[in-house]
Amino acid sequence: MPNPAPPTIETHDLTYTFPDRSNGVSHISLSLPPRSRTLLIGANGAGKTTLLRLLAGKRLAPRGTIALAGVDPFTSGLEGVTYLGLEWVLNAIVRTDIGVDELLRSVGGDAYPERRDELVSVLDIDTAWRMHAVSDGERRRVQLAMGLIRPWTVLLLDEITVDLDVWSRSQFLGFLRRETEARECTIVYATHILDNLAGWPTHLVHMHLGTVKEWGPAGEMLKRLDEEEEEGGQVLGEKGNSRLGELVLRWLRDDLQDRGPRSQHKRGPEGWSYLQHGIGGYGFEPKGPPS
Ligand SMILES: Nc1ncnc2c1ncn2[C@@H]1O[C@H](COP(=O)(O)OP(=O)(O)OP(=O)(O)O)[C@@H](O)[C@H]1O
Repeated sequence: MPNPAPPTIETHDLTYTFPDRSNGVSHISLSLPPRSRTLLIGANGAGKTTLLRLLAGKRLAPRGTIALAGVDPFTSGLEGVTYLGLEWVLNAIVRTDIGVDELLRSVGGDAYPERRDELVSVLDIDTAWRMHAVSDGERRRVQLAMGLIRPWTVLLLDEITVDLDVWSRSQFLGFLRRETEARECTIVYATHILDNLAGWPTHLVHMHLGTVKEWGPAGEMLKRLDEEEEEGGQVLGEKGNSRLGELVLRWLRDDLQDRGPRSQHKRGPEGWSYLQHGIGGYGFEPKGPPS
């Protein structure tokens, strides 16, 4: 039997503290295999963007805590890593009077004509558009095509599909799935929008207060939800939620109960601390961060 391929994304006890000494992420150890599609799940402020930016090399992680395709990206470079997040979305060029063809060419479209044409088709882009005269969702589609033309080994997506209509987003997710099936590449995607994601993720990572509370193959986590519900746990959402939607609702409800109201705590270099007054009045039992 050949050895299994090494994980594409590995973190070892990754901890990051912001320059103002507040806690970014704490003790994160993950191992995501090649061709996996991971969803980062967590409430606002859970640390998803911080983790993605660390993986993307936008923030400097302690040496030896991150390995992408087996190498430390900070000593060996970040070739093949594409990060699409807020600063990329806000790039001013896509609001100027420039044509789509020209933009796609500027990011290597001519070097990858097949990928360019597939993305134009999947994202339903009119290459005659002028970028100052398109809608937000149309602009976002062009940006996605620009970001994805060059083949990547690791794709880090910080929710950038909010402006897409439901059909375009489902086509886009299908494209990403086909990528991981056709070649050795790996995706980590932070999102709050679970539409059309049932069956998409191979792995789930549940973040809370800068830590990873649980992670693993999506199938196993959803199976556990089924078992818990069979044992009498209630269904939280409206009927018709996907199992993934139910699982995420449950996680976020528990996280809120763990954390307590925002106004009652603050996060410092040692993690979260709770102020002394008033928490009980909200009916929460603050437990502090998970160990
Ligand atoms: N530059 C910074 N300096 C200090 N604290 C920061 C900084 N950037 C983010 N934070 C804090 O770190 C925590 C995690 O933020 P992060 O953006 O990673 O959360 P998130 O899970 O991506 O949230 P959302 O779902 O709202 O995008 C938040 O409490 C935030 O206030």
